[in-house]
Amino acid sequence: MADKIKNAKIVFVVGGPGSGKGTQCEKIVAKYGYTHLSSGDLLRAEVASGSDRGKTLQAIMQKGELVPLDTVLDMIKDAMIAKADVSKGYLIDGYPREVKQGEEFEKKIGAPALLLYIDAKGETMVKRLMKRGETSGRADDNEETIKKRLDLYYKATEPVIAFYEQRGIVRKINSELPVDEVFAIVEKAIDELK
Ligand SMILES: Nc1ncnc2c1ncn2[C@H]1C[C@H](O)[C@@H](COP(=O)(O)OP(=O)(O)O)O1
Ligand SMILES: [Mg+2]
Repeated sequence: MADKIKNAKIVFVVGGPGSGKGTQCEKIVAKYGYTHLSSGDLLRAEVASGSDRGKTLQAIMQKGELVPLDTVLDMIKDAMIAKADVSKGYLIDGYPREVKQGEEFEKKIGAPALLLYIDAKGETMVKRLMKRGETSGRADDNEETIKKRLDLYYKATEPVIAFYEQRGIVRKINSELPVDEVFAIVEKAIDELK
């Protein structure tokens, strides 16, 4: 039942590919005990399971495109419910990727209290992803797919930030800085929530 998570603290973590979302989420989990749900990780786990759904997803992700909304949202919701009894809050990482995804999330789950906008320059993101690609084994960490993911980010995801800015819940985080300095800014935003 979704009732269990209705009053949970929800934080959307939005930023381009390679901006440092996962890196910051890991640090938030360690300090605040939040549950980190990366939509990409959930999808990659489904691919790794070898299911039919996973095979369809893999083909889409390899092209750098967005997977169907209902699939991602159902996976996030199931994962949230599974952690409802132990979670101090939820970090929703890499979702919403487009405004429609945010609207559906709010209809089916609840409203975010905060949106962390992890902001880095395009060239920084490309550099970090190329480096990550040396060891990540991710099918989408290659030059051609990176370019498509960045284009899609600017087109579909930046409007998400504008959408939530109207509500005053966006905190822009300069992710060009070293990891610990970025986290110092993140901490301030999370502490404001209490
Ligand atoms: N502030 C920072 N300074 C330098 N490198 C960073 C950084 N934040 C993250 N990185 C590195 C770690 C990864 O190898 C790569 C991408 O980070 P990530 O957390 O996996 O990004 P995302 O989850 O947004 O795709 O960049
Ligand atoms: Mg990530």
